[in-house]
Amino acid sequence: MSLPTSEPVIGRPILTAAETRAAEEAIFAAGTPVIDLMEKAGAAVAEAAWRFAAMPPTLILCGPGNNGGDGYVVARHLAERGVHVRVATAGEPRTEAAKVMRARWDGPVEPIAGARPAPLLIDGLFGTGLARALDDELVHHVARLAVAAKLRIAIDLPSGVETDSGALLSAVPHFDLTVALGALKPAHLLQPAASRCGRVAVADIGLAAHAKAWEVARPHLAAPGAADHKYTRGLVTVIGGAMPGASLLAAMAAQRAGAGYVVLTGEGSGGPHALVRRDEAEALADTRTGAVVIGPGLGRDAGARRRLRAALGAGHPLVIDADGLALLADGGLSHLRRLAVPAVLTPHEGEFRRLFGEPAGSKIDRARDAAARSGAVVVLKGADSVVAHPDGRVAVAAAAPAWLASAGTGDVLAGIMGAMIARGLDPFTAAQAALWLHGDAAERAGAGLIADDLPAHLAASLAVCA
Ligand SMILES: NC(=O)C1=CN([C@@H]2O[C@H](COP(=O)(O)OP(=O)(O)OC[C@H]3O[C@@H](n4cnc5c(N)ncnc54)[C@H](OP(=O)(O)O)[C@@H]3O)[C@@H](O)[C@H]2O)[C@H](O)CC1
Ligand SMILES: [K+]
Repeated sequence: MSLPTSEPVIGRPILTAAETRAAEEAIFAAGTPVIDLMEKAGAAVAEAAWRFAAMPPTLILCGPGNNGGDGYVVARHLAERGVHVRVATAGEPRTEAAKVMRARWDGPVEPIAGARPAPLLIDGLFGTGLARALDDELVHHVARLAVAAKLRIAIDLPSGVETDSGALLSAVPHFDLTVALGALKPAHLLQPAASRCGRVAVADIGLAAHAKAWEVARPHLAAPGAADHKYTRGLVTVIGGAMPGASLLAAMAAQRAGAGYVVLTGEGSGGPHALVRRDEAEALADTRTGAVVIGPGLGRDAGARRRLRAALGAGHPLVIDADGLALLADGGLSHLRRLAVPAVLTPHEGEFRRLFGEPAGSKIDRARDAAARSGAVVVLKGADSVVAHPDGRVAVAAAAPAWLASAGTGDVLAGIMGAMIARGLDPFTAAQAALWLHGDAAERAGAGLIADDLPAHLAASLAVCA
């Protein structure tokens, strides 16, 4: 029994530096020369800049690689449109394609050290080929020119961010727009790099992407139809425990996220009259249950352990959060894996480390590793939440409002996730839909939000998903 749902919405693909190079190679192997691709890339950036900024006098920084090559193409296109353009370099072009583009630019070129600022700064120093931190002098000049500019645009990536991890290898100014070439890269979504990108536009230059990671997209969630009843909309059971407020928040979020029947177990009172209070054993025995949410406010005492064991043994799909994760860290992961029930684990960084240690690699790699090890969908939360499926698929959510960093918002997320699973979405799709709704509700709640505000905004968020 579940709501009719359409196909999961797949977001924009995310390619690592190596995957981007492989996609480029495929284009070259099919007969397109590098310079043609670079012409396309540069023209796309020039077009985006033209639309974004009312094209004041512009300074374009060109590095030695193909990112610099793109910069020379942008310079030519903008100059042809009558923009006053100067180019400042950090090193002569080294790649063949960049040398060709340098030769096609007949305007002024100056060393970056002596360059005067301009109202628009375009960064074509380094992209996916950045191999190490920029040297101090270069960092100084980029910062000097960025501070003095009114608008800053990065070609492919802000120089200094590591493509695959989103780390800053050296200080990176805040850009207003980043034009990602061919596809998003992890650094466009992972922090801290994502916070330096500003708005991110993807320029289609014909890359055929075989992605294993995607951006979380707005889900399609059909509204209930005439044939639906409360159980087809989904029955969610939230297990209460030591701190009833947290489980109540999760339960109210599940209700407002569209579940037709929400049960809350444990002690405590209050909440909407439509919330059904039931004994835990009776609730877990209900075969109509679509999802069990356990962890928010559960506590970590003997009673909490017993409740977690009962929930794991009930055979319903699970969302395990907060204290549920803390208890699972104590030898419970292998038990969960053996059970083979659909499960979503929603750790923040601290909970993640207790559960999975410190796997190497980017946030995407770590979440992927954890999902493979646990056999569960893992949502590694933060300003850049990553959802990983045990089969290796990953989705990354665009930065949600920083106001979400407050007590109880995770409980709300877990409740929404329960509702998404109970309405019939598979756990990987459900986790993405919940992240999207949570972020959208937070946008609507605005500055100073508290977790209690979020459920009330879900109606408007759901309305744009129907
Ligand atoms: N996605 C696409 O299909 C297209 C992308 N294009 C653009 O190409 C760049 C990637 O170009 P690539 O030449 O591989 O790399 P970069 O331009 O980013 O930089 C490489 C050069 O920079 C030197 N380097 C690296 N780090 C530093 C540093 N910290 N300080 C100084 N120099 C550095 C590196 O030299 P090495 O010393 O490391 O050997 C290279 O010389 C991509 O981002 C897009 O903008 C294409 O235009 C076409 C389509
Ligand atoms: K750049």
